[in-house]
Amino acid sequence: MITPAAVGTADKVVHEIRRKQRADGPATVLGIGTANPETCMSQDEYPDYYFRVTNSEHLPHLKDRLKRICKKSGIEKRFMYVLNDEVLEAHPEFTDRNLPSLDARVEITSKAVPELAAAAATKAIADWGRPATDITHLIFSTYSAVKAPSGDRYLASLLGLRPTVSRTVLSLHGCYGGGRALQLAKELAENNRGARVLVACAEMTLIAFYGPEEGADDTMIGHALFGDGSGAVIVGADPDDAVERPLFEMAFASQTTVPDTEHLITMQHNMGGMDYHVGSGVPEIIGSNIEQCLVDAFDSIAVKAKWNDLFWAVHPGGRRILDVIQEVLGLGDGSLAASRKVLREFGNMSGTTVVFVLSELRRRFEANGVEGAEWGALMAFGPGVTMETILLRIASGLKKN
Ligand SMILES: CC(C)(COP(=O)(O)OP(=O)(O)OC[C@H]1O[C@@H](n2cnc3c(N)ncnc32)[C@H](O)[C@@H]1OP(=O)(O)O)[C@@H](O)C(=O)NCCC(=O)NCCSC(=O)/C=C/c1ccc(O)cc1
Repeated sequence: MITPAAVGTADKVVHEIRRKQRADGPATVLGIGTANPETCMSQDEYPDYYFRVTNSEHLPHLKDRLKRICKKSGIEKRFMYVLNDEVLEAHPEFTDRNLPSLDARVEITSKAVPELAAAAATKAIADWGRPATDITHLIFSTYSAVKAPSGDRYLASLLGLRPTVSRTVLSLHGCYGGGRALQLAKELAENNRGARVLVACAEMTLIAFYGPEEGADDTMIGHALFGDGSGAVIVGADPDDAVERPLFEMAFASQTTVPDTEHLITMQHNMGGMDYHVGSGVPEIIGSNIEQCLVDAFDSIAVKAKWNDLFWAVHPGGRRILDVIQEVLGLGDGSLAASRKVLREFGNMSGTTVVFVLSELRRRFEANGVEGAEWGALMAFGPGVTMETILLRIASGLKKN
């Protein structure tokens, strides 16, 4: 017969096993790296390039529209793999979404996307300062390379990760992919003592590059805003101060789905690549919901926050998204400077972009010091409409600067 005392002892043993498996402190950003394809184009030149290579000069009104959107985009340049002339010379079918081309696109991206991710991850690992074989978990997020075995396997082999690394792929989360991946990394790091999680996000617009069509407004907006890039972050708890440099603690993370908005941002593979839709009300929907996400998040950790005292890592989905957020939260002009700079220099690289913003914030804190800064908010938005919120706190490695 099992006595209550024996049950009590067993419970204590299980409790102790669970306690020992978990980290003591919060998940912390320990390294960041970013990378882009070699080819870059100024936003001013893009409409001429795009209409020339897609043989669309017979649609001048659409070209004018693209020019208008480019001018208002807040973007100065973007990096894109597809700008490499050889790609379109070898695959003229990529310029027409009505021609079958998904196989050829996936063939290219299933190699090129993990390779771009490896470039960013190599920098993040060097920044972290420990060997790649110390990585215990890999989270790879992309919408651009859907295939199995998927890019995480290739990425792990490019980086020389250990065969027992625990891999997860996030696919088609679009612009909130980076936020989602970081939240999962937080859960893994806090629930597995000693875990070191590599988050790698990489996006290539090649999967959705094609010529303009009458009435297809989304094509214009996508080709005006989206760029290619990769961002990687090492996340772990209880840092070893002798070799690791804690940058940002991740104090709290949540996800909110805005009801009745599933039609607003969509992505779907088809025989000619990937179709997408970006509804016109997206900035306003985000603007109407962002404050509640922040209030709920800060209430959860019982911190009274003033929006203008925070540092901000907001996904720059488009210039207007940043304008609306700044207005509804009553933020001062410089608050979203890191997001605006990333938008200006790289465009919207979907889920990857928020890692670039985090990297830019870190650069600013290292250059100017952290005085007056303690709490910050990382926010990312995408299909759903889904809003990711992560509350950040400046960690000791940035304070030492
Ligand atoms: C820079 C914009 C596009 C324009 O600036 P504006 O201050 O609003 O200027 P206007 O009001 O004068 O609009 C300029 C033109 O843009 C058009 N426009 C204004 N939003 C729209 C609109 N959603 N649709 C299609 N025309 C529009 C607008 O109709 C107008 O056309 P036109 O009258 O012919 O000059 C601005 O509206 C803006 O930042 N919008 C936010 C874009 C946005 O929602 N981004 C978040 C979602 S992105 C996402 O989920 C990514 C998915 C993805 C998918 C595929 C990939 O490869 C990669 C990623």
